[in-house]
Amino acid sequence: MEHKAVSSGAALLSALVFALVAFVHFTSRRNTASGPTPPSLHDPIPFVFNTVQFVFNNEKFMKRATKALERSPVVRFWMGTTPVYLFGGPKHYQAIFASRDLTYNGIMLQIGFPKLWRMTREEIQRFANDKSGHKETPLPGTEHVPPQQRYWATKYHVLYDFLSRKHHIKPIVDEFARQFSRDVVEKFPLGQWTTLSIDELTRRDFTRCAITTLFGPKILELNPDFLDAFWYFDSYASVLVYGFPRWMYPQPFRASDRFLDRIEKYVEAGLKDFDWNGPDVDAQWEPHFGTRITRELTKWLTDAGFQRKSVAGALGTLVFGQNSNTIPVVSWMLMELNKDPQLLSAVRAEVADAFVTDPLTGARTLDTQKVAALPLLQSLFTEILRLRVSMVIMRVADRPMTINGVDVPRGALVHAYSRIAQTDEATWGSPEHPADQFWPERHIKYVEERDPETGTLRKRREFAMAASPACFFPFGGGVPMCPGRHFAKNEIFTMVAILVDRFEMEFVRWTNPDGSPSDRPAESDQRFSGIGSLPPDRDMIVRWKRIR
Ligand code: HEM
Repeated sequence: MEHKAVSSGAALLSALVFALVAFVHFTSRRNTASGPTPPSLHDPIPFVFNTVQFVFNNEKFMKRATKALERSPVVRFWMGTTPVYLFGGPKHYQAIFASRDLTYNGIMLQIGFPKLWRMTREEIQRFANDKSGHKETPLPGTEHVPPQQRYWATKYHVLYDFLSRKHHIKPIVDEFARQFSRDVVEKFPLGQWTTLSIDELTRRDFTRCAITTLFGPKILELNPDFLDAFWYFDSYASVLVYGFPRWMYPQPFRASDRFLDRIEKYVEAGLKDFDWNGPDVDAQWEPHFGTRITRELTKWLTDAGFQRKSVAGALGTLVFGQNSNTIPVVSWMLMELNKDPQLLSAVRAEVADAFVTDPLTGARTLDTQKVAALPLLQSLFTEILRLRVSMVIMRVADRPMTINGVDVPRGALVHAYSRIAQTDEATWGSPEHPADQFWPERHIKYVEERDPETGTLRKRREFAMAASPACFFPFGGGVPMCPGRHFAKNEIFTMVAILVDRFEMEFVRWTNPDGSPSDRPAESDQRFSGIGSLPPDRDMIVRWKRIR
């Protein structure tokens, strides 16, 4: 496993610079708020300590934030020179996701575009100048903006239509199921036991299959070390996103350069070889770009004159969104199944109904829509997302505003933390199953019904989230909610269903990152706290036998 490298010298230097900048900024800033100011999160070195801890030791920061939110539903702290209002509780989460004055666009302008999409100032300014909104119809007063300058609307259309709409997603998921089945058949000889670690399988084979499905095979053919470059980048993602400028701390940017250089190569080849007037122009999948989302994103940004690096940055963010989050979730699901043979056989029995056997050829295929509705699998998935996803949801206040009586000045950041909401004891806990423990049936309700054939009473499982959905936001919420969430669920369910259906599995042992035996099971790797799914910090060795 890669490690997040943190240079203490860079952190210290950054801290001093921040202190100076924050002091100057703070003393010249007027707070426009008129109501009572929420309590501050203790900051032993004003403007510096919280910022540095948030970036470099987010787990500890989260623990302090959790304690502070137990005393007050909102607390304030500084991220460098910007005030942050951190909210807790369902009422506040709902207000944040529903607010029109709290924007995700501001986060893209400050962080997403410069750090991930790697846009130039001029390119970011184009988005900043566009006030016409994200909808198809421009906001009142902006009807004059030419369609090609409606950057937010185009971004929204490309990402959300091609990643979220059922008719675009279904063929991608079916393609993924086809490739995944083929890959496991090729890798594992029928009837033979093979010993392999979950980490090796998920971060190599499954990631390769996921990337080939979304981006087509060329990206890996042109770059044999693409997976290494991606996981190396992933290990630096949080410090890149929340961290410091390149001159202060260059390693995350170098990791990003290495990753994006490879995507640029793929973009160049695709633009050269794909026939933009040919029969594949509307295809849901073709071998140059893979899916439509990748092709449309490339075409939009290229036609609009964005530099190649920004095109690569947009695609790289998609690779990151796809794998950095789904791969740890699959790993956790496989680990839980291998830890608990009873759970494994219950899931196996449930999944069997989602396979269809062709009476003529005997071919067994997965009904990807049916599998997505299975109650136990949904409960298992929800429980993993609840416990293993740690997202900092961030919005910018576009104007001075009030959230449930709390004044928030213009330009302030508003934060909500998925992990705090999703592990709250009062919300999720039950006497036998505290909120911080994994319980695969937490989101199951048993319904009694009469068997139509035998007339006997039987219990049927139904999926029912254990608490208010307002306290569950692994995919964020409101307009910018993750566009890949349906794809993620389908992709993960497909992998798990095919594996439990085709394989016998046996737990062998836990291992440390260096391969030596571990004396404890995996826990969440908190180095990824605040940035997405938390991967397991230990690996599991499993014996696999393909039975069909
Ligand atoms: C378990 C899996 C996943 C989790 C937990 C997750 C979570 C999130 C979250 C929390 C956000 C920000 C939403 C907000 O601020 O309200 C986000 C954005 C995003 N996600 Fe996901 N995601 C997952 C899978 C995926 C997949 C599979 C893809 C693509 C195939 C994807 C693509 C994206 C993109 C492109 C954005 C940024 C959207 C924008 O710029 O407007 N995600 N995701």
